[in-house]
Amino acid sequence: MGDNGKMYVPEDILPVYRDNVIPLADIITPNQFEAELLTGLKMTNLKEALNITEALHQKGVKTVVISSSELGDDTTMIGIASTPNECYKIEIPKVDACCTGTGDLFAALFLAWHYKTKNDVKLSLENTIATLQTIVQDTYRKARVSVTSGEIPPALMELQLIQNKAAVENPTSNIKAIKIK
Ligand SMILES: Nc1ncnc2c1ncn2[C@@H]1O[C@H](COP(=O)(O)OP(=O)(O)O)[C@@H](O)[C@H]1O
Ligand SMILES: Cc1ncc(COP(=O)(O)O)c(C=O)c1O
Repeated sequence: MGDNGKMYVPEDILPVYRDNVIPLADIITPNQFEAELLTGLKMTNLKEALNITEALHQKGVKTVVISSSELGDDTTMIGIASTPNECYKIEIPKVDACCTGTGDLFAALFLAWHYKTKNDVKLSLENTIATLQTIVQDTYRKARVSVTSGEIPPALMELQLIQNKAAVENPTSNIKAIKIK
């Protein structure tokens, strides 16, 4: 729907997502901006993040995953995966560039792992972030070869998906999700 305070879709679609589509969904993967729009609530700390995931569960969604939030620091973002019974957070190291398509990739990876692990949200979150880290870091490293300093143009941040097929199939990472509920 949007990111960084800006909607990609027309604003009058928001009530349709919020009131008609969300109650039909089993899994949703909004980023912070989208989760705030869908609930009308703000997320400035972990407690508020839990209020937001709870509000989305109340609408009937079994698995709510916040793909990224600004609850980390300058070097990390926080992801959250929640069911009515348990909730995990994960710290995601940031690269200093804007990525497009990462939200779509996150949703695809999480859905695949959720199915494959029979609804293990902790492992699904860890595997999803492991693959994304490999792809985002590889994309950034290759872009930095041609733009050695300053901002990287979005065209150079086209995700290196095919090149990292192995990281999609076999994600490896030491980043663990931490239980917060
Ligand atoms: N700048 C970044 N540095 C590192 N990882 C990133 C960055 N941007 C996105 N990602 C990865 O992509 C995932 C989804 O990103 P997010 O920003 O939530 O999606 P969207 O594009 O929908 O806003 C994050 O969980 C993270 O793993
Ligand atoms: C209009 C538009 N812009 C950008 C994106 C990329 O979004 P993201 O980076 O969240 O995957 C999408 C994704 O569907 C989109 O529809």
